[in-house]
Parts: sequence; structure tokens; C-alpha cells
Amino acid sequence: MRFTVEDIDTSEVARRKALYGPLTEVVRELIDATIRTEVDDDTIREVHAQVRAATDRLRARQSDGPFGVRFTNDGDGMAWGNAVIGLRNAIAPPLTIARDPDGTHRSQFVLGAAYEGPPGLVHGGICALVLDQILGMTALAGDKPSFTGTLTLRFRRSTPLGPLRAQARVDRVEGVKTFVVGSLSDADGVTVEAEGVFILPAWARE
Ligand SMILES: CCCCCCCC(=O)SCCNC(=O)CCNC(=O)[C@H](O)C(C)(C)COP(=O)(O)OP(=O)(O)OC[C@H]1O[C@@H](n2cnc3c(N)ncnc32)[C@H](O)[C@@H]1OP(=O)(O)O
Repeated sequence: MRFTVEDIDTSEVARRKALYGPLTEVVRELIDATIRTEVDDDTIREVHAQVRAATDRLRARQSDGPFGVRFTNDGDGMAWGNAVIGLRNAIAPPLTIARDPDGTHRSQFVLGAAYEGPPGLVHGGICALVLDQILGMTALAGDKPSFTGTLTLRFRRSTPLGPLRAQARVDRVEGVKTFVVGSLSDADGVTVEAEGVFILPAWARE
């Protein structure tokens, strides 16, 4: 499992954020544009060649596998490949998740065309993806890892593409298990309710 430490300071983290963040954002826009474009066939073929060339340039030097979850010496996490919050992951919406003083976690975000399931609606698996992340981050206590053991969703009504909110809070802790509840909402209220059991794995117990 790739939890690694990188010997870099905050200015280097800021430099990398400023470098990679805009690249990820333009690729995210490219995904949306690819779904929604109605330009002519020749333009599609030209853009295809340009994107192929850009991809080949990035591939000229790359890591062997996924990004992993990296930490600085100060313990700041860089989950930059994460599918929901990753700074370098263009398929991440991305979510910015804030923690209230009482431990509740919240996020406001927009899901566009790339997250469609039924027409105009968010794919159910994407709802699960977003809720797994926010419930999982809520379950974390200190530097202990916590893995989703069970995630239960109730889709109360369809979730429209567009602006959404998610929130989660710890319901209770029983030994190595943390029970978290949360929801996904649109402007009219809750669309999906979630309950999760997050577990401190045996290999991380003292
Ligand atoms: C930065 C934050 C990011 C958050 C990202 C979102 C979170 C994720 O996506 S995590 C990835 C998805 N999840 C996984 O891949 C987990 C795969 N499963 C595993 O690794 C293991 O089965 C794991 C860790 C869940 C449990 O294994 P292990 O540590 O051996 O547990 P074990 O010692 O047998 O059981 C401990 C307790 O948990 C319970 N338990 C075990 N598995 C489960 C489960 N799947 N669901 C509910 N309870 C469970 C047991 O009954 C036991 O309870 P009790 O203490 O009352 O007897």
C-alpha cells in the first residue's frame, strides 16, 4: 500500500499545486467538452491528434503506478490521485471537504455532464463515490487509517446534475469500528442517505 513521505516543504507543495492544479482543471474541462461538443468531424479529428500528442508528451516520464497517498514531513496529506478530492485527478469533481468544530464534515460542489447516469441525473455509483469519501474522511481519527467496511445507501429520490451538498458526522464508535451517517442534497433537500462502518484495519492496530 502506497503511503509514503516526501521530504518537501510548504513552498514546494504550493509550487506543485500551482503547476499541476491548472493542468488537471483544463483536462477536467476537456472531459466535459468531449461529451458536449457539436463541432464538425474534421475538428474532432484534429483535436484527437492534438490530445494524442499531449498525452504522449506527458507519458515521456511517469511513475510506475498510481500516485499513492503521500505526506510531507509535517504530516500534510497529498492524496492527489484520489478519485474524489485529488488535485491531479481530472475525474475527481473535485470536492473540497471542510470540517466543522463539532466534527461534522461538509462539502458544496457541482457535478456536471461527466457524472450522468439517467438523463440529467447523477449516476448512483457517483453518489456512492462522493458519500464514501466524505463519510470516510469523517471517520478518520488522528493519523490512523480507516477503511470502508460497509456502506449502505438509500436513494430517496433522483439527484439532479448541478450544484449539490454533502455532509457527514460520526454516529458512534465501537472499538475499531466507527459508524458514520451522512447525506447528499440538492436545493430541495436530501436525495441520498448514507450509513457507513469504517474499520481500523488489523495491520494498523497497536
Ligand atoms: C483520506 C480518506 C479517504 C477515504 C476514502 C474512502 C474510503 C475507501 O474507499 S476505503 C476502500 C474500500 N474499502 C476497502 O478496500 C476495505 C477492504 N476490506 C478490508 O481491508 C478489511 O476487510 C477490513 C479492514 C474492512 C476489516 O478487516 P480486519 O481489519 O481484518 O477486520 P477484523 O479484525 O476481521 O474485524 C474487526 C471488526 O470489524 C468488523 N468487520 C469486519 N469487516 C467488516 C465489514 N466489511 N463491514 C462491517 N464490519 C466489519 C468485524 O466484525 C469486527 O467487529 P468486532 O470488533 O465487533 O468483532
